Amino acid sequence: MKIAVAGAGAVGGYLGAFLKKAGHDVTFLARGKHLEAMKKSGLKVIENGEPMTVDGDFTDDLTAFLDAELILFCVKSTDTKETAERISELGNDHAVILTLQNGVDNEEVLSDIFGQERILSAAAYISSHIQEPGVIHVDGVTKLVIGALHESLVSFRDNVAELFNEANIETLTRDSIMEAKWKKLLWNATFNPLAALSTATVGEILDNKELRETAENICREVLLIANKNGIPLKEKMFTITFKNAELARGHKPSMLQDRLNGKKMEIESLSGYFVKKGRQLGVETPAIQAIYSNLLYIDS
Ligand SMILES: NC(=O)C1=CN([C@@H]2O[C@H](COP(=O)(O)OP(=O)(O)OC[C@H]3O[C@@H](n4cnc5c(N)ncnc54)[C@H](OP(=O)(O)O)[C@@H]3O)[C@@H](O)[C@H]2O)C=CC1
Ligand SMILES: CC(C)(CO)C(=O)C(=O)O
Repeated sequence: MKIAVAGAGAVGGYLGAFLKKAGHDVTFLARGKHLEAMKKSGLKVIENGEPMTVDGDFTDDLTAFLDAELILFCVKSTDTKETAERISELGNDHAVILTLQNGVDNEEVLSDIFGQERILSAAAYISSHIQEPGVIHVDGVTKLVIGALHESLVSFRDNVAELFNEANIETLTRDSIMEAKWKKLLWNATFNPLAALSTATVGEILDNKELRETAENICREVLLIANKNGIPLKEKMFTITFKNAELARGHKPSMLQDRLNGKKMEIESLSGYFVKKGRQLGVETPAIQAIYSNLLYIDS
């Protein structure tokens, strides 16, 4: 399949490399030093200590996306609208867009720009980061859960899942993809903003009485909002979220990594979204609101 990766960073570069290795025609969109390094020496992925390097079309020119059949949409949510609008202006009306981003708001933006019937979405259980320009470091076990926003895309969804499985990326499909995305978001909304603000790792949050209490309060607020918003997340998701956190004690959530690297943080998708939803739905969000306002201040 002809695949283009919009944002060949930690997630897009990693997945694109495996698809390229499996024999697909992959174009990688990147910029700056990361792009320069890939153009010079290829894209290196080190997964659990195992290195591999792939060649490919590395570019900052979006016209390379003109004949893509599948676009892996992997920019940070702060870049979603601008990147999507630029892709849309190309006039490639047949490509399907698969968002692998955290949060549940990117789907709304992408649907507005491309139409729901062209959007697949995935909950991406991946722990990766750009170790240095041209090099992506991946830890642990990767899993994707993919779904279609529109039923006309279900058979394409299945093809895409097969394509990832054949490329050794474990991939499941779900009919209720937004429920799967909310389940992952529950974890991200609980730990990413709090870690970014406090600079604590997941384990440090769990071990600190006050931070843990704040994380629990955030998790409860997100659960309430999900249910009021028609996403039936059961009470046991609270326990599961903290159990999963125990398995990721050493992890610095991506939002903390962004702060430490001086990059834009996904504050709106992982925090502000709930403040706004809470207001719409009549759910109080004091814990989220406090973290959100602090992050906005830091960001400014
Ligand atoms: N990293 C992880 O472990 C996980 C991340 N996610 C989610 O996946 C999404 C992507 O995250 P991640 O891969 O970590 O982010 P990265 O910053 O590593 O990757 C995004 C890449 O896209 C590039 N980019 C953005 N816009 C453009 C453009 N217009 N032209 C060229 N290049 C562009 C960025 O360049 P630049 O750096 O210059 O902006 C960057 O290299 C986020 O929503 C994140 O929350 C989900 C699961 C796990
Ligand atoms: C926890 C993790 C790595 C899960 O994929 C993540 O989504 C993040 O750090 O933002």
